[in-house]
Amino acid sequence: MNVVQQFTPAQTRTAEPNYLSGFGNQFETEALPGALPVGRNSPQRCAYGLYAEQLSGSPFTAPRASNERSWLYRIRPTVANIGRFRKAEARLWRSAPCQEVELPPAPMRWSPVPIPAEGLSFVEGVRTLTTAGDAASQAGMAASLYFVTRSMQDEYFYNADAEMLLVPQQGGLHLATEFGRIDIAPGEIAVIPRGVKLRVALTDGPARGYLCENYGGAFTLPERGPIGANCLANPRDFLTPVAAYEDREAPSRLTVKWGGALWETEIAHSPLDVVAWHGNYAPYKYDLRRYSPVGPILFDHADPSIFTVLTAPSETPGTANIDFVIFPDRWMVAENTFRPPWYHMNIMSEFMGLIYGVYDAKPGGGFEPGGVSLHNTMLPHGPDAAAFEGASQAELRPHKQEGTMAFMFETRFLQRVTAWGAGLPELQQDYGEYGRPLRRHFDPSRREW
Ligand SMILES: O=C(O)Cc1cc(O)ccc1O
Ligand SMILES: [Fe+2]
Repeated sequence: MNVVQQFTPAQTRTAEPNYLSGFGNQFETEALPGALPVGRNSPQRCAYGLYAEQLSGSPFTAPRASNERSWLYRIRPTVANIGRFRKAEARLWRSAPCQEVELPPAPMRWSPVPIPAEGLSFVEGVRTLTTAGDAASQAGMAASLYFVTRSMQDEYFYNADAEMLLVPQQGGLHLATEFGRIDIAPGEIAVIPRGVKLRVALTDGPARGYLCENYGGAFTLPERGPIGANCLANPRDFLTPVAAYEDREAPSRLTVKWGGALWETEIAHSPLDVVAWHGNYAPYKYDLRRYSPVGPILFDHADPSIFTVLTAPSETPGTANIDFVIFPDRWMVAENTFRPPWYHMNIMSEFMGLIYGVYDAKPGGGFEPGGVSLHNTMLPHGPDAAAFEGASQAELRPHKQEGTMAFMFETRFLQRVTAWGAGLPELQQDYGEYGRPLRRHFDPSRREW
């Protein structure tokens, strides 16, 4: 149960009754007493007639720090759910590699795409904007918008291609997963590991949000280096659900995203039948307003990596497959400093969304809650003319950025825009020229201006 109010600082207890607190812990939880075997994983007969099943999110031999697996004690093993799969309609959900259109290099931006009126479950309502890397090679990502107008009923889904990071922007979601139940609302995120089955239901009307599919190694917390043991995203604020199971025999459908395509099969019961589980491979949620930002307290504008909530590393140290970065409420206090983001070209590509409020690099309008900007590999970007003129002349009193939450999916890979994204009426045709109004200020005879 989520008792945190929308858009207000989160001041309730960390541990809520239906969640376990901590990041990457070895958790154990059971919905029936004694359902978890003690001191072993695979007893000859599991309690209550349950089946034991291991879900491995990393190779068996991964080093301890990145080794992820859980043991699930369930009414039926997953293999009992697998009949013959038929190809399902992927609609507008795309996977890398996907080169449907060729676009000239330019910054791109989309106004918010309205929630369609038609009935869309989560699986039907994912619409991909960008793909990067290669899902089958387990490198790269896809960034999509999701639109949900109906709850899944006797319908279940798992994503074999990716770990899923859900960023709600409008409306809450109830995620009934094999590991337990998670409620999220705008301001919160959820991470569903690769292979975890779930059913997505609405909680308060139609929902819209952002979906980042991580084809690579799992999201983890960034190192904090000299910052020390506290601040940024604190591990205790990550919440994993306690075990909760459905014992439901009813004609149902299981859809699987596998190899870049959707496949479906009929099953006769709910696969959310896990009565107890233990391990460190499990879904979790996090309230972004719990993030404790650290930044420049005297001068200059630090790199946005100081706002990294989660990072999905690649094999190259410091070169993330994906960094999930936020721009939350914070004080701007730097003296003699151009405070907004600096002008920038980046080897990493930057997909940005806005959950609520105004983003300080773009006060001139056009980047609205629910919208998207894409500053792709080595493409120039930075504050618009309004931001530059304002920030270069502003009196530098301490100033609080308030009521704002922008975020970035930043990846080492170039992001390819889908045909859907390229054809949207919400694509702002003139955004590529937003830098043109930046005036010349250079005057060799005047050092100060
Ligand atoms: O708006 C952006 O492009 C994101 C961003 C923010 C920031 O503070 C510094 C660099 C950067 O790329
Ligand atoms: Fe940038």
